Amino acid sequence: MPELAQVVVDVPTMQTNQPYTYQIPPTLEKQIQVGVRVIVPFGNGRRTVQGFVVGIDQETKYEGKLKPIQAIMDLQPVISSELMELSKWLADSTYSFWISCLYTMLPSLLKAKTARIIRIIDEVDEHVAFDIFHGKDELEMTDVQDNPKILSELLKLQKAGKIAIEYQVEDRAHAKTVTGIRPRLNFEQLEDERISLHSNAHAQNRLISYLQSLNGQTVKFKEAQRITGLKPATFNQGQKKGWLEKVPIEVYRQPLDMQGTPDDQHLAAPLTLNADQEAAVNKINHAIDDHASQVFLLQGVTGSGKTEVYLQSIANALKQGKTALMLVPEISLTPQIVNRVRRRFGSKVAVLHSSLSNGERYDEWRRIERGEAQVVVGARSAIFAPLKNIGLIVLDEEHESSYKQDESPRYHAREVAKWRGKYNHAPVVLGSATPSLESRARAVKNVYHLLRLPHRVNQQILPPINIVDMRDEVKKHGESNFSQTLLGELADRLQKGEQSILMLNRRGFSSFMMCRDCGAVLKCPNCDISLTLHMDTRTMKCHYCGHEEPIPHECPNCHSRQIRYYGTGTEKVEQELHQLLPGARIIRMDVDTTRRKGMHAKLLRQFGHHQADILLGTQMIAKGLDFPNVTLVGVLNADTGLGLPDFRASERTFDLLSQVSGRAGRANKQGKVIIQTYNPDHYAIQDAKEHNYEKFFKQEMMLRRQAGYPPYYYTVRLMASHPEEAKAAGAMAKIYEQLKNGLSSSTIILGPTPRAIARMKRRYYYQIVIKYKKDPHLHQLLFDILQNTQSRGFKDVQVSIDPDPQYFM
Ligand SMILES: Nc1ncnc2c1ncn2[C@@H]1O[C@H](COP(=O)(O)OP(=O)(O)OP(=O)(O)O)[C@@H](O)[C@H]1O
Ligand SMILES: [Zn+2]
Ligand SMILES: [Zn+2]
Repeated sequence: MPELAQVVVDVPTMQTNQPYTYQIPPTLEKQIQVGVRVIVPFGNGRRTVQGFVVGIDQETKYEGKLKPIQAIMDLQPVISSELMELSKWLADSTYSFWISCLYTMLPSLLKAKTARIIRIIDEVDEHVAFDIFHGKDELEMTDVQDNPKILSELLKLQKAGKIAIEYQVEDRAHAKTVTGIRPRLNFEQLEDERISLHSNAHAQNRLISYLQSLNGQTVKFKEAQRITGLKPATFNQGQKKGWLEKVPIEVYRQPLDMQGTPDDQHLAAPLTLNADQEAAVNKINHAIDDHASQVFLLQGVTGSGKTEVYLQSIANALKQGKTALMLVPEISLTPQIVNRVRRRFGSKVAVLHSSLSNGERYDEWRRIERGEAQVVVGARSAIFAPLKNIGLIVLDEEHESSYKQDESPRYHAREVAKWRGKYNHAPVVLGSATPSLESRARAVKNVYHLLRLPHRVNQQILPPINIVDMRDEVKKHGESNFSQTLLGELADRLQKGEQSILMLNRRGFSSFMMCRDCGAVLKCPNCDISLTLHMDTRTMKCHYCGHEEPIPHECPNCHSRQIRYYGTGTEKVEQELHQLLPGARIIRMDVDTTRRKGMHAKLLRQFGHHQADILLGTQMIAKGLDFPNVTLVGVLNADTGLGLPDFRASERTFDLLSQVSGRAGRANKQGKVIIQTYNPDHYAIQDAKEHNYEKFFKQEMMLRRQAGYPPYYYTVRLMASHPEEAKAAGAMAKIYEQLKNGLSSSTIILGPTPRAIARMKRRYYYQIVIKYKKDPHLHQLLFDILQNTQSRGFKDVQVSIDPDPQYFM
C-alpha cells in the first residue's frame, strides 16, 4: 500500500478546512512526517503551493488520481503533535481556517518565504562535502528540497549532529557587529618586530606580547583595550605596521532588555511567603504534583504579592522536571516583571514579546523548542510556545482584553491556556486584582478554584481614594485638567521629594457626548447603552439596535447647553502641568513617546531612579508597576470609558481605576489616590473608591442578567465589509436570513447595523451580534457561513466571525 499524506494547503482565495490527500513518493517516505511543511501541486495548471502535513493514511475515499507531494520544506516537524491537535481545536472553536491557525503558532520567520540554509557544523566525509555541498559549507534548502536522495542523506546527517538548518533572517544584512582585532603575524614574526622597536616604546612592546598571547584568535576591540589598558592609538599604530587587523565580529542577537541578566550563580532567592501566599502556593503545588488540570483563580488585591506566588509555583514545576509558561499583557510586559522572572530563573527563561525583532524572536523560539529554556514569559501569542511537558500555566491580569486576538484566528489566550493545561495535565492559574466577570462567575460555580490574597504584603492598607467632582470644579475654577485638590497634593509630593503617577484615560476619546453640568451621557432609548457620535452623518447612533438621532444642542436631562464631546491629549496636559507646577520634572508616557524600541524601558528606569517627579501617561502606566517612592496617584478623567457603546464599559472602568490606584503606597510610605470625574455617583467609580470588588461584582452581574449579556449569555459577532456600503449591507442581510432560519427561537439576533466605526480603511462595515444560551445549530451554521464566504457570491466581501467578542465597536 502506498502511503498517503493529508495536507492543509495555503490557497488564500479557496480556503477550506478539509485537508487534501497527496501521494507520498516512495523516495520521500522516510522524511514526510506530521508537522512538516511541503510543496504540493494544486489545481489544474502547474501551480504549486505550500502546505502542512496534518496526517498520514493508508487509504482515501477520494476517487480521482492523486498527485504526489513535490518537495519537503523541513527536515523535522515545525509543529509538534500537541500543537497540531491544538490547531484543529483552534480552527473549530474560533471559526477560522486551519491554515491560518497553523501559521499563527509559528514565529514569523517560519511563516514567510524565508530562506532555509543547511550548514555543516561538524566534520563530514568527502562524498558529502563534494557531491552535496560542492565544497562549500552551506547550501540552500530550495536547491535540494525536491531531491529525495539528497534529502534522506541530509536527514541522516542531521540526526548525527553534523549539519544544522538555519532560517535566514531578513535583517541579517545589518546583523549587529562590533569591531574585533586579530593578529596578522605569528609568534616568531611578532618577536622579530619587537627587536626593531625603540627601547622606550613600552606600549608597543606590551601590544606585541598581547598579540602573541592571542594565538591568532580574534577578540573584541573593547575587550582588548580593557585587558591591556592600552590606548586605541597604540592599536592603530600596530595596525599601520601590519601587526594586526580590524575585523567585524557578529554578535548573537540578544534582546536589549536581556542585558544585565544575572548569571545562574547569582539568582535571587525566593521570598518568605506570608500565610495567604503560602496557602495559595500549596494548593497550586499539589495540583502540579498530582498532574491535575485544575484552573485556579488567584484573586489578590494590588500589591498582595501575586507575582511571588507565580514564581514559587513555577519553581515547583521546574523541580518536578517540567516546564512553565507565564503570560502577561503586552502593555505590562515591562522590564520590571521580566527582570523579576530572570533574576529568579536566570538562563532558563525565554521571553517573547512584540518588540523583539523577527530574528530575536526566532532565537528565543528555538531555545524553547530545543528544551534549552524551561520558563517562558510572554504576551498573548506566547501561549503557542513550543514547550514540552508543561507543568504550570500562569495568566497574569487575566481580565485584560488584550488576551483576545482581534484578527483571525480570534482566539482568547485564556481558553488556549486551559486547553494546553488539559492536554498536559497541568494546572492553570488565572491571576488578577479585578477578575473578569466571566472568570469570577465560574469560580462561584466551582468550575474554577478560588484562591485569595485579601491583603497587601506587610499588611499595608490599600490607599484611600478621594473623588473630585469636576462639575463643581469647573463651575468654581473654570476649565482645567487639574482640580485644586489634585494640584495641592502634587505640590505637597514635590516638596517632600516623593513621586506621583498621573493617568489620562484615553479610552473613548471624544467619541461620545457628555453634559458638563450634570454628567449625563446620551444613551439609546432601547438598549441602555451610550450613543456614538458619527461626524460623517452628524448623528448619534446605537451600535446594538441601530437607533439613530440628531446631535443634541442641549442636555436632555438638565437642558444645559454645556454639552460637548469629551477628550484631551497627554501633550496638552503636560503643557498645562508645566505652567501650573514650573519646578516639576515630568516624564510623559504614551504611544508617541514609547514608539522607539527600548523607550518604554528607558522611561520607566528613569522614573525608578527618581530622575522625574511625575509620571504622566495613558492606560499603559496603570498596570504592574512597582515603585516604592510613589505615594500619589491621580486619574484626570475617570469617566471617558463609561461613555463607550459597550456592555463592558463599567467593568473596564472599575478595573482600570482599581489597577492604577494600586500603584500608590506599595512600600512603607502611605499612598493616596485622587480620581477626577463628572460622574462621581456612578457605581463603577463608587465601588472602586471603596476597593470593593464584591459589591461591584454583584451589581454588575445583576445588570448583565437583566440585559442578557455575558456571563449569562454567550455572544458571537459577525462582520461583513466591502468598499461599497450596499454590498457590505447586502452580504450581512443574506447572512441574517440564513441565521434567522437556522437558529433556535431562544437565540437573539441583534442587527444588522453599521459598525461604530462604519468605514475603516476604505471599507464599510456591517455587523450582527448573536446572543444565545444553548443553540445546537449555531456551530454548524457559522461554519456553513464561513465556507459560503469563499464562494463567488461573496466576491470581495470580507466576513469575520468573532466568538465572545471583547468589543462591540
Ligand atoms: N512574601 C513577601 N515578603 C516580602 N515582600 C514581598 C512578598 N511578596 C511580595 N513582596 C513584595 O511586595 C511587592 C508587591 O508584590 P507584587 O508586585 O507581586 O504584587 P501583585 O499582587 O503582583 O501586585 P499588582 O497586582 O499590583 O501588580 C513587591 O515589591 C514584592 O517584591
Ligand atoms: Zn445635563
Ligand atoms: Zn439601541
